Amino acid sequence: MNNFALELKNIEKQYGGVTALEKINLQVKEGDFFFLLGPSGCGKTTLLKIIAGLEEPTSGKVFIKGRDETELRANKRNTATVFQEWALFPHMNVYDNIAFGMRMHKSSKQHIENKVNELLDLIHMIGFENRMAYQLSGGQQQRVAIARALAIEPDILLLDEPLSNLDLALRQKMRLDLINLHNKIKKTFIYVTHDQTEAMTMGSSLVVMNKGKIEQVGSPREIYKNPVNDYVATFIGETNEISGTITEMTPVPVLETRNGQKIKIDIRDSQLRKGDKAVIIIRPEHATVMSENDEVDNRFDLIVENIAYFGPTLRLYCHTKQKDVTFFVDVHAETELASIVNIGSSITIGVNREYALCYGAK
Ligand SMILES: Nc1ncnc2c1ncn2[C@@H]1O[C@H](COP(=O)(O)OP(=O)(O)OP(=O)(O)O)[C@@H](O)[C@H]1O
Repeated sequence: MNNFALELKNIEKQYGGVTALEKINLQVKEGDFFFLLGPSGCGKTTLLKIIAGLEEPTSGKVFIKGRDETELRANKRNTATVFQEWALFPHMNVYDNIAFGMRMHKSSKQHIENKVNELLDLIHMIGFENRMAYQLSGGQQQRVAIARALAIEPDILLLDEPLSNLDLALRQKMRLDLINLHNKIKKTFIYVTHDQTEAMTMGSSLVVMNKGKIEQVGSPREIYKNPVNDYVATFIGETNEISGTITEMTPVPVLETRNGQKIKIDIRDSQLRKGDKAVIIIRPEHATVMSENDEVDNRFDLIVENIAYFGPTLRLYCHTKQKDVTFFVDVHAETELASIVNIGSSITIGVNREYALCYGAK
């Protein structure tokens, strides 16, 4: 026996001619707040449904708490799912909505009462038990949907974009509420989203998916700092991208742009060889505006094309004279530079080699 709440082995899913999932291998630890992240159509919901037993995989195995449950239908699995459209029973009150699953499981009246009260407390909705579902706000409905799912004490709580119907302010509040809820009950949560911020700020682990495949699994920090490829790097967080050809491998690898600028790079793709086309990924926070005498591995002489005001920072959108490199960089709004920079200004940006992550071109 292992201590994985969930293990997926070689999951594949075909819909007619469409391959929705390919060779999915994944392990989720007990108590993890685990995110499936990727763009629309990458297969997240299909994977969640396979975990829930709402879809059958074409091949592969689903283990829940070490048991092979591939053949079990959803109602026989000890998982619960909260969908985007929370689907409360509109003409039932909050109490009956939360009690529904327990009544189906023929739990005792006393157990149901205790559990509903415990859950109402957990979602901060004591006093709302007689309110009809249709009389609740979006955020309240969402919390009741989560309480209803937790009432049957699932081994895993599955959440499919549960906050996407809420406005931004409420979504941000609910993110914190969900983190607190998870910290309190320490159950395994698996959460589907296409929103990087949600996955990065809430998850203890996440998997980045692309076209039915897993690109990378890790903690938000690992994935942000060490993306395995440029797809992950650009999907997670903001990046500047510079294309060119690798012209040196030793002693220090160098990429040359179309107009001959040589950039010292950190090669992140072991397949890369001299002469290959490649792309460098630089996060804006790793680029600094330089004075003449500052030491740095790479300097870019740029012209400011646009300036966006973000309160504490200004974002400068720049390009080289030949426009073979475009770049954006953030500067603190209260600096001298910020007070004098204008559209058309010349600036020099420095980037050290360790932050010029180089991958093969697509
Ligand atoms: N029942 C189905 N029949 C045929 N194709 C399907 C079916 N369900 C999903 N697909 C296809 O499988 C792929 C993955 O879909 P899925 O809904 O899992 O993606 P997703 O990442 O959850 O996207 P979104 O964020 O838009 O919900 C898509 O190409 C989709 O069109």
